[in-house]
Amino acid sequence: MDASDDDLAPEVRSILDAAVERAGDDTRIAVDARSFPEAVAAAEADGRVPVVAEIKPTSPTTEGRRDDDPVELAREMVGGGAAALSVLTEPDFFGGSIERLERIREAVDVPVLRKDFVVHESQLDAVAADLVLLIARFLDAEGTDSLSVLYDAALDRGFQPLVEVHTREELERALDVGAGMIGINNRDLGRLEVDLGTFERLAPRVPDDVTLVAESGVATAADVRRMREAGADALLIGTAIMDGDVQANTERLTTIDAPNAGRRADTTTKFTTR
Ligand SMILES: O=C(O)c1ccccc1NCC(=O)[C@H](O)[C@H](O)COP(=O)(O)O
Repeated sequence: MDASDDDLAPEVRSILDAAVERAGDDTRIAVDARSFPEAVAAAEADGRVPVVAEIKPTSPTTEGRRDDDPVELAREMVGGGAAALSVLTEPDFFGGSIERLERIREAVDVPVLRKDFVVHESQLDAVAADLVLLIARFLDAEGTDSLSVLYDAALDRGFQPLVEVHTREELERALDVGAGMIGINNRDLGRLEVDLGTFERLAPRVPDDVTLVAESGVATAADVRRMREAGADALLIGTAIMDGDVQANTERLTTIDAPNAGRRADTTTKFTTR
């Protein structure tokens, strides 16, 4: 990606332009993070599919907007068996906020991922979270910090960085910075098309000691089995959980008989600087 990347859907171009301009915080944050690998292992031991349930009020590909109390939604997701939560903090296109994440993290005891388009180091300081998403496609570009700088900056603050990739080249960059947690996004952020085959193609290239998350487009029992069969340690699910009864949806997706049949993450992975 660079400033002239015309391969992006117009919505994503706007999201990114807004992200580049968004102010961070002047005060460096220090996080005492809840371990995501341990939460994944605990779900497995309990016979649940490890699901990161996403509080996603709206998005460029969602019709309408859900304005229920986000803390109540978070509690319902945990009640339904979610191993962790993902909370959008992007305000303009996803209806998220920093304040929501703070309230949710206070209300639950599972790890919480900050889901946003973080492109500058100071933006990490906006709010504490257990995990922070770093989207490889949007980094190492004009107007953004490098993945390497942001990865180390996140670790230094105590975050567990989840590096999101969609292509082989992005995966190589994630591995080059030593990422201990990688999310393979089935949604192409250029065109906003979803293809579960993306995860299947890239997962075999991920070392076993990386905690591997399948992101986007997972809605049915068949999808859950397919991603687990391909080696997903955890699944990040937004739309299929937000559409209807959140607790029932989470329970349905966490109680499918779908053991990780591919690779196994070393759930003791520690996050160290390179
Ligand atoms: O979901 C969108 O419409 C979207 C549009 C533009 C950039 C990113 C977008 N989504 C980010 C995500 O990664 C998803 O929210 C997440 O993986 C959950 O996906 P899903 O289960 O398909 O809602």
